[in-house]
Amino acid sequence: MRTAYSVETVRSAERALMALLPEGALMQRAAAGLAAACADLLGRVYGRRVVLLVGSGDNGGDALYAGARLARRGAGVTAVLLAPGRAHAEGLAALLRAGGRTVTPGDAGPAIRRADLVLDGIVGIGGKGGLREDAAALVERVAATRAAVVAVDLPSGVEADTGEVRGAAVRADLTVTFGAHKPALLVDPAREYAGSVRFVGIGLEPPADGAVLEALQHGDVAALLPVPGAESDKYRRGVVGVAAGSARYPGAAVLAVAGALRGGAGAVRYVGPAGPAVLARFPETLVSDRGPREAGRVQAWVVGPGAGDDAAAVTEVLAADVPVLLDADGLRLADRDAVRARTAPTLMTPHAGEAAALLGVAREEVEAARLAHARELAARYRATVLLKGSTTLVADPDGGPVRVNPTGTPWLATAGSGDVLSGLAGSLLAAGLTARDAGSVAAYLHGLAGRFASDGAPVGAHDVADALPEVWRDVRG
Ligand SMILES: NC(=O)C1=CN([C@@H]2O[C@H](COP(=O)(O)OP(=O)(O)OC[C@H]3O[C@@H](n4cnc5c(N)ncnc54)[C@H](OP(=O)(O)O)[C@@H]3O)[C@@H](O)[C@H]2O)[C@@H](O)CC1
Ligand SMILES: Nc1ncnc2c1ncn2[C@@H]1O[C@H](COP(=O)(O)OP(=O)(O)O)[C@@H](O)[C@H]1O
Ligand SMILES: [K+]
Repeated sequence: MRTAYSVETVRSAERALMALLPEGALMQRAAAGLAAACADLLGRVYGRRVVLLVGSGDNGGDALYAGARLARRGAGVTAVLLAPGRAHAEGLAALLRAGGRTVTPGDAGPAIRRADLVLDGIVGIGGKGGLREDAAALVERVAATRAAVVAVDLPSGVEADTGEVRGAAVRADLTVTFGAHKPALLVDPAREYAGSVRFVGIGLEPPADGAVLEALQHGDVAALLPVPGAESDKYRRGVVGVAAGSARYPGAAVLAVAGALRGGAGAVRYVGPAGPAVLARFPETLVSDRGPREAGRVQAWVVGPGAGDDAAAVTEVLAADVPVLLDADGLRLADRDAVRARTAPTLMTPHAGEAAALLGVAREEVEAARLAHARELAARYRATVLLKGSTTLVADPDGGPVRVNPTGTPWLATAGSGDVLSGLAGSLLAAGLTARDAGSVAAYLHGLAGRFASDGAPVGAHDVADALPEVWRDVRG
């Protein structure tokens, strides 16, 4: 499991460690890792032109010490000092001893234009609010160069704890982060600004239960997958009910069933008007022409994909004492008090537009602050919320670490792929996973299926479903 920590938690772990080490030791560890990452990126250090953007805090100190290391290996290093009188004094002295030079932001243009590598040490976890004007102007200049950009700890201008980006921010090719991941490195929009992320361990030990974010990895998912044992039969593996599709959108039913058949439940029961279309594609489906209440027992329901205005189906499903996944039209049709009153788990799977409608805010606001809105929606509905998008999040209503999915690909942004996800997650619910595990395991498998199916080319949602068995085999190793 990869975990990310708040600035507050990182700071207190830093204080605890610093008390045990000689002054400056942590910064040296950070700078050594940073310089090594820069050297790897450059390939050859000797003769390269490196520009350091240096703010007045320790983030600038890291950049200065790393710059000194690169200068000692023959790079031409220029430090742009945003606050010349307040730059990290020992770091600056080290750079100058190594042969580096300094310029003011006003004189930095030529050096930035010619640079092979720019190191962003403007601010790290100490950044407050949007970047100040002088820093923002420098960031704009860097955006116009072809130099590789390495962010120190975090891209300057992103909000470390939330992943929000409210103004100018550095767009890095690589972010070298120290001691602990911060939420901004895992949640969009900030994650995109970070580029690839390299972790440098400096001995920090944040408390195991103090994470604000978790990202599952292969081993975690493998351990959660419902694999049948010798004693299993189809009912013990779980039956998932799918109430989806309409005369207008029969395909949504087919795709939700396609996902459900690959999620580990022993059987899929379909209710709704698209029975013939579902059976034509998946003859193994148990199709009922009654409503959910009379369709027979299931261990979890999926309701909503392509369902149009079938409010009765949503009401009946919400009254069932089994886990329920609400998607698409089901989200719109669900009565909030009915969801809040449920005792069995509820998993809601909105995209940003649907979450915005439920919260009464603009879609852009949800996209700009994904973490806050996923948590807010979970609290308002007392339900687990899976907020879809480039970095899918799964938030539980009682707080705790939010799961962030690391496997997504923009190729998944194709009509119907959300229907596959809902069937898949519903099937995992029926197999007995908690809402948070079912949502995050489904997002993980679905993201990988998008990658496997696409391999760099456009895919349809059915291709994503078809790739799921291969993804299971890959994850189970
Ligand atoms: N955690 C660890 O274990 C380790 C942490 N390490 C490193 O320390 C970093 C944290 O250093 P930090 O605490 O000195 O804060 P930092 O990020 O440099 O920012 C503060 C400076 O930025 C300025 N400033 C603030 N807001 C601004 C804005 N909007 N726009 C412009 N400027 C703004 C603010 O200015 P002031 O308000 O004082 O005028 C102040 O000077 C951390 O990210 C990592 O790189 C490693 O060395 C070793 C181990
Ligand atoms: N930019 C993106 N990067 C990664 N995944 C994405 C991106 N955009 C959408 N997705 C994923 O694609 C799926 C789309 O689902 P949804 O919006 O419900 O579409 P539909 O209703 O057509 O099925 C979701 O799993 C979502 O997380
Ligand atoms: K930075």
